[in-house]
Amino acid sequence: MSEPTLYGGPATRRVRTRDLIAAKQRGERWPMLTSYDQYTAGIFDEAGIPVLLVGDSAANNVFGYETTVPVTVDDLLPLVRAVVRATKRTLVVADLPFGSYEEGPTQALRTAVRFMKEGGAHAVKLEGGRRVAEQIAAITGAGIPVMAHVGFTPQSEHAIGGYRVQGRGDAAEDVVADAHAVAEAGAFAVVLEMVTSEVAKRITHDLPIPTVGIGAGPDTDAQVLVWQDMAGLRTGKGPRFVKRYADLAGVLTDATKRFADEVRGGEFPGPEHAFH
Ligand SMILES: Nc1nc(=O)c2c([nH]1)NC[C@@H]1CN(c3ccc(C(=O)N[C@@H](CCC(=O)O)C(=O)O)cc3)CN21
Ligand SMILES: CC(C)C(=O)C(=O)O
Ligand SMILES: [Mg+2]
Repeated sequence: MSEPTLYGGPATRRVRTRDLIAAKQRGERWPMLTSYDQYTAGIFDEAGIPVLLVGDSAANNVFGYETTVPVTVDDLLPLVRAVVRATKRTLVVADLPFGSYEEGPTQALRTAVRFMKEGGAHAVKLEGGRRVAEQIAAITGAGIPVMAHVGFTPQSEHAIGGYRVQGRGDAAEDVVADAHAVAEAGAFAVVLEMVTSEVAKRITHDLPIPTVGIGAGPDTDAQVLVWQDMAGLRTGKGPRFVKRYADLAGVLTDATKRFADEVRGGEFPGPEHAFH
């Protein structure tokens, strides 16, 4: 039997981190999305998304905060549980929120263990390169797969000074060094956020582990988007790296207006919606 692809095949078992490494070796690209709830997780699982991220971007896209800074482990754990329960074959990655791993390897491992034990996650993700190599080593050393995240790291937005492309000019070597450091520390994949296409291509070529791009050009092994950006549920001007594949905000607005009109006009509920 030929090697199964990551998506399009029958839902026989969950995707594992080794499947993602194997996909890179055969040059197979894969899509990743965020998910924070049961219904979207089920749809993405059925549609063949091999990896879902319960992102700390829930801060912006579920809880309505301006940045990812305020969201907590206790906020995210129930979302992770919902996404795991709703999926059959997707590998579910839990994002470690700001403040839950920076103190050092002990704190990082304690938080990762909570997401595995209480959340049922299959892997965790954290932001940073060389500065969190010890944390990555401690977590992977305990048998928990880690996805790393370098380039623009939203949790450090205040230090970085806004949403800025990373790795231009001399800064390229910093991003490259971070990517190498997380791979050496044991990460099974690395998100490259808002780095130049040239730097992303070089890192993807250099590293044995898959790279997951967001605003990192066409040459990474995988691509991730926040699902509300991908499906057009979020309105307003988004980051330039977003492509909208639907107008969910428009669909939901129309449905809501029709419901409201029918209630006001006495058309809903009809006889078929009532009990006698
Ligand atoms: N809905 C959503 N999508 C995301 O991609 C996302 C979140 N939320 N929350 C957490 C972080 C924050 N991210 C962001 C947010 C904004 C820009 C942005 O506004 N970028 C502009 C300006 C760039 C500039 O000023 O140089 C762009 O044009 O890309 C980028 C990444 C990525 N993540
Ligand atoms: C966009 C991805 C990579 C992320 O970290 C998040 O959604 O929290
Ligand atoms: Mg995140």
